[in-house]
Amino acid sequence: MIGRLNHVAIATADVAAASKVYAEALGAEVSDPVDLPEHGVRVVFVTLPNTKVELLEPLGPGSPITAFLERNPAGGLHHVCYEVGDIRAAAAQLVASGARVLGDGEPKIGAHGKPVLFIHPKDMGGVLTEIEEV
Ligand SMILES: CC[C@H](C(=O)O)C(=O)SCCNC(=O)CCNC(=O)[C@H](O)C(C)(C)COP(=O)(O)OP(=O)(O)OC[C@H]1O[C@@H](n2cnc3c(N)ncnc32)[C@H](O)[C@@H]1OP(=O)(O)O
Ligand SMILES: [Co+2]
Repeated sequence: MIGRLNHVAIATADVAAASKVYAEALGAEVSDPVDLPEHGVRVVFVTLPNTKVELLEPLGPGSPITAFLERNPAGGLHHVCYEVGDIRAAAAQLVASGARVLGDGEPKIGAHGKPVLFIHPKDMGGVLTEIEEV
């Protein structure tokens, strides 16, 4: 069921500042910031040879990452995203194993234009986990 690691997400108070390290110190390919109001984040994508880093900054009052940054003012690892072939089947299998799917359980279109869902960190060894249908 589980496929490639699609991305590792890092929450930060300032994606523009955070992305400079990847672009300048590490010579990575870095996108311009992209606002995703439907997800309450501003995102910068760092493209690596085998996966992506997703830099996330809160966007708007109800951002789902605001509380995380209050707990972690310097920023930090926020979530991982795995690719799956059938997101509804994957979610059903996770729920059957006792994991909680966040939100209303309906896949939403994520930053890469594909359906995504999030699984509660407490049910994934303390790691907020996103699945993306590819
Ligand atoms: C979809 C667009 C883009 C993409 O890739 O396509 C994105 O990835 S957008 C990413 C931003 N969106 C989300 O993260 C949506 C899912 N997240 C949520 O619904 C919340 O962040 C939630 C419910 C995971 C956490 O909410 P909150 O921070 O308000 O804290 P809670 O008090 O509800 O947390 C309960 C419990 O979980 C711990 N926690 C919270 N966030 C994380 C985390 N990122 N990793 C690990 N653990 C986390 C928190 O500390 C609490 O633990 P406790 O021991 O009870 O204190
Ligand atoms: Co993500």
